[in-house]
Amino acid sequence: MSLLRRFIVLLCGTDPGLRRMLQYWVATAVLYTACIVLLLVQVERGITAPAAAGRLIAFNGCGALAFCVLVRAGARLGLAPDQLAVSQAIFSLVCGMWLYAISGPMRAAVLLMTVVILVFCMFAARPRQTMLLSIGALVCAGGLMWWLQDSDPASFPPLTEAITFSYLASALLATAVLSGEMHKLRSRLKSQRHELSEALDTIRVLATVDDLTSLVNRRHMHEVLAAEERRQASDPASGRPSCIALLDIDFFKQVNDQFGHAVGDAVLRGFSAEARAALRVNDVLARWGGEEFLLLLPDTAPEDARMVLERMAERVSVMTVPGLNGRRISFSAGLATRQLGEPFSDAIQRADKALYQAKEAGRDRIVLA
Ligand SMILES: Nc1nc2c(ncn2[C@@H]2O[C@H](COP(=O)(O)OP(=O)(O)OP(=O)(O)O)[C@@H](O)[C@H]2O)c(=O)[nH]1
Repeated sequence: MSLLRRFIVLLCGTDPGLRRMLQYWVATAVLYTACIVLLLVQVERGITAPAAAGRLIAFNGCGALAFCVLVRAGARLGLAPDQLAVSQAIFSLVCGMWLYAISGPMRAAVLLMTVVILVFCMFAARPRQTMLLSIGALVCAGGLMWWLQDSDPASFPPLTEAITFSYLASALLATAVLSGEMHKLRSRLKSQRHELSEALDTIRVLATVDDLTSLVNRRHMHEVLAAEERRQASDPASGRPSCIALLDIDFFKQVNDQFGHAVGDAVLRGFSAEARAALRVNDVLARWGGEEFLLLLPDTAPEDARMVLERMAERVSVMTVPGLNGRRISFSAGLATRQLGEPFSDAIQRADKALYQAKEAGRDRIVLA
């Protein structure tokens, strides 16, 4: 990891939620900085008293730093993101009101910031919280304007304050309603994303797993074999020959004809479960078609592969399938070794021939190609 990346991880962590909160904090800090610059212009032009501006800048700076620490350590302190967003919004609203009181003739423009603060809440707080914040901001602004026009009517004419308040009320209520709509839109998007990812999981399973037996299907087995070829080609020195076996259940047509298709399906399921239970971790068994199965045994010598198949045959021969009236199930197998660098399709062809020989020789046996 590069030094810069390590520094960013130290600063912002790795959790995407935390990073998003910190991005909001940076956006807020940029807004605070813009307001401070404008306030300094007001001081320079004699609109705002330097002492009053200094106190607000100090309060704002300390608060912004404190929130940066709180956002970074929020998870450890057990603070929920929406709690942090609401606290930050309250702090910003207090700063906004304060700025209003000391901005003289520029004060109406300052109220734009109140709307911006509530727009921020759309992304981090719940609609109910945004609505309560809007109402709280209105009550505080109303109280402040009342107090200002009452204590200094020359600087804060009552009519001007009343009309300014009305504009603010309309803007804040509209913002709160929009916030609710935005929240609904976001919730809908979130649930659609969830549904999409579930659908994608289902498609992935359907594309790789056989419906009846839950084994790897033929399509996916081709991918497994190609991946195995690539793996061995990339490291030929450490590679050992693999084995491929084609398995076919004996007299399966009779099972269907005598006991019905449903029992035949149950035999296929039972066979698959028993066969899989006899495999090792890296072996892959696929349903190759009908009652035929393909087994890949990576890095395996033929004698070890034969042992796996014999273990499988033992398990299958003693399995019980409801409706089969105790009939014993067996399979024939053709086993082939895949030499390093050889395409699997060639080994499968040899295994197929060996399977044919096994059937010809009386079934219920393993023939090595
Ligand atoms: N129940 C059921 N039967 C299937 C399925 N797929 C294929 N079959 C049946 O499997 C039978 C395969 O029969 P055959 O190819 O003649 O083979 P067999 O009777 O096993 O004879 P041998 O292979 O020579 O021992 C056919 O009757 C197919 O209809 C399936 O998904 N479910």
